[in-house]
Amino acid sequence: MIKFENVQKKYPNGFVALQDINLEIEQGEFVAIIGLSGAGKSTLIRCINRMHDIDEGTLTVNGTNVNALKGKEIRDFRKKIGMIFQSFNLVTRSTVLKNVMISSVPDLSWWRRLLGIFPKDAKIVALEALDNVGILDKAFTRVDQLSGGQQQRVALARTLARHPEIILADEPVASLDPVTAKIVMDDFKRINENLNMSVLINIHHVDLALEYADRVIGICKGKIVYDGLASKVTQEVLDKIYQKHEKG
Ligand SMILES: Nc1ncnc2c1ncn2[C@@H]1O[C@H](COP(=O)(O)OP(=O)(O)OP(=O)(O)O)[C@@H](O)[C@H]1O
Repeated sequence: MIKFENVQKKYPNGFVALQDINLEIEQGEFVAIIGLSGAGKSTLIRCINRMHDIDEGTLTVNGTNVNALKGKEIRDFRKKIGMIFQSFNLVTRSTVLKNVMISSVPDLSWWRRLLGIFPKDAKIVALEALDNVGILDKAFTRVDQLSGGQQQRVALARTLARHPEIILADEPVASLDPVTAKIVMDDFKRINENLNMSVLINIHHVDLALEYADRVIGICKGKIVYDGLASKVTQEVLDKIYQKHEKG
């Protein structure tokens, strides 16, 4: 369970990006986080894997107090949380398989990494992950020969190969066309349902959020203004979430 209790996040310049956040997200939930640009969506998910520190309140993930972690504890903790970005973050001149394997054996020595010598079980795990996102046939293709949608699926496979409990995705389909975006969202949904991984997605496409997520969290100016079933999101709720910032 991911639990926020009265969490506040203030950036070093004094800007308060999150205020009084209270949330409980159970293992296996599929949650979409929506809100205007600058509302605090990225900040919220980046606090969960300690890319950002919080200033007030408590944030726990499966009982671990995230802000109390130090050094190696943070690195070990992050192994349980996959992070997907809009920009894929792949090594484009390497093959798909190598990109996925590098992630599944993060402690591999530098010379094995350089020579591309990976343990056999890492290869099996990587191939399984590629199969899970439907691009097993691309395993030996160089990443720069793939479309954006295929690259995002490689990024998802790379995350899956680490067997995380939680997947955080920051605008994962923002740069994809509508058809490809749905294919990638289907992958997230399948992984969520079949592997019981929690999925938290920041997303600008409200239609996709409502179609795929079970639960929607609406953020406006750093505060949660809606937290409930996707099926209960009305136009009134959307107006509240997407109210213009200057309205105060
Ligand atoms: N390092 C920083 N220092 C100061 N303010 C920041 C910093 N990073 C983000 N902010 C501010 O915090 C607020 C929330 O930013 P955040 O990136 O979480 O928004 P978002 O909802 O994810 O937006 P977008 O949809 O555009 O990605 C914004 O007003 C932003 O300008």
